[in-house]
Amino acid sequence: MVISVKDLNFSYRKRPMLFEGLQWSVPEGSVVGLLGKNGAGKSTLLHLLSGLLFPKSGAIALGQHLPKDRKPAFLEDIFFLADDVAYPGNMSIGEYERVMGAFYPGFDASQFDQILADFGLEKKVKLKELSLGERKKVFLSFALSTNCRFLLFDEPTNGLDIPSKSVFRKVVAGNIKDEQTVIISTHLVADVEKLIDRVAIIDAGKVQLDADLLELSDRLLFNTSPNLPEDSLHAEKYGTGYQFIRSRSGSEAQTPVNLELLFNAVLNKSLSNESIFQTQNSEVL
Ligand SMILES: Nc1ncnc2c1ncn2[C@@H]1O[C@H](COP(=O)(O)OP(=O)(O)OP(=O)(O)O)[C@@H](O)[C@H]1O
Repeated sequence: MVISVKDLNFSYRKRPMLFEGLQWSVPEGSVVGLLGKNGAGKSTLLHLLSGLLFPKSGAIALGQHLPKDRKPAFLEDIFFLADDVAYPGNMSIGEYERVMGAFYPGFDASQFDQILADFGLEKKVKLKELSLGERKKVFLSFALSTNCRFLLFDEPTNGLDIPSKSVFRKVVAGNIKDEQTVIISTHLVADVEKLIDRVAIIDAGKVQLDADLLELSDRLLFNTSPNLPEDSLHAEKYGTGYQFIRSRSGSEAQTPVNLELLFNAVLNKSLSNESIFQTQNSEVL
């Protein structure tokens, strides 16, 4: 596992515990959607992974790096795209590229040009003269062009309009290399649905579900029905009928994971890693 978080405890000063005994591991080369309701701690977890916050106790490792040390070799290997990036407003996009690109050995200037062009942005414009969404596109283009081994994106589609969200999906999918590990936090599941290969859901201080989407499609069936299915693990009213999740038997055709339904099921405590993977085991036995 290229990212491992063990027994993580964290709270902000004079605030109740946010994470208690949080465990998480991420395989190398994954693109993970980190989901959680407002205030669940998605941003905080990304800050901890980047070494911008320190655990009260527990251990975090990204490859051979310990984020809390913030060693130069780690800083070259990670790009954290925060929700609110501090930026030098008087710099043009091109100047920002020259100054900041120097910190990243893998920075690819022609890749940056290409992604900016995909987003329809011109390099001579000053950062302060851009709209919020346009600036987001610049930093996202820059992040992808660093080719860092670890990319952490906090709510990257915040501020993007609908056409830009589809460019975002294409640009991210087209610029991630196999050896890069990407974590994208969001509460807008539709924005990342076709992009991610794993999902992690945090709630109540822990990672409540952490799974590969192919494994989930293998074990669970997502569907709709006019009536409430008796064997559903989770169901919600949907139009005049229901959408539901139930265990999938090996002979049934697989269905795509409905992330929103899965998210609600996990927050409702209808599903967890244990329940999904144990159900399968007991059926096999
Ligand atoms: N600097 C801070 N000092 C004290 N409490 C904080 C600080 N930053 C965040 N919190 C609290 O920690 C909790 C988790 O916040 P965080 O921003 O990590 O959640 P989130 O899952 O990213 O939420 P959102 O989806 O709204 O962005 C919240 O209750 C928040 O109020």
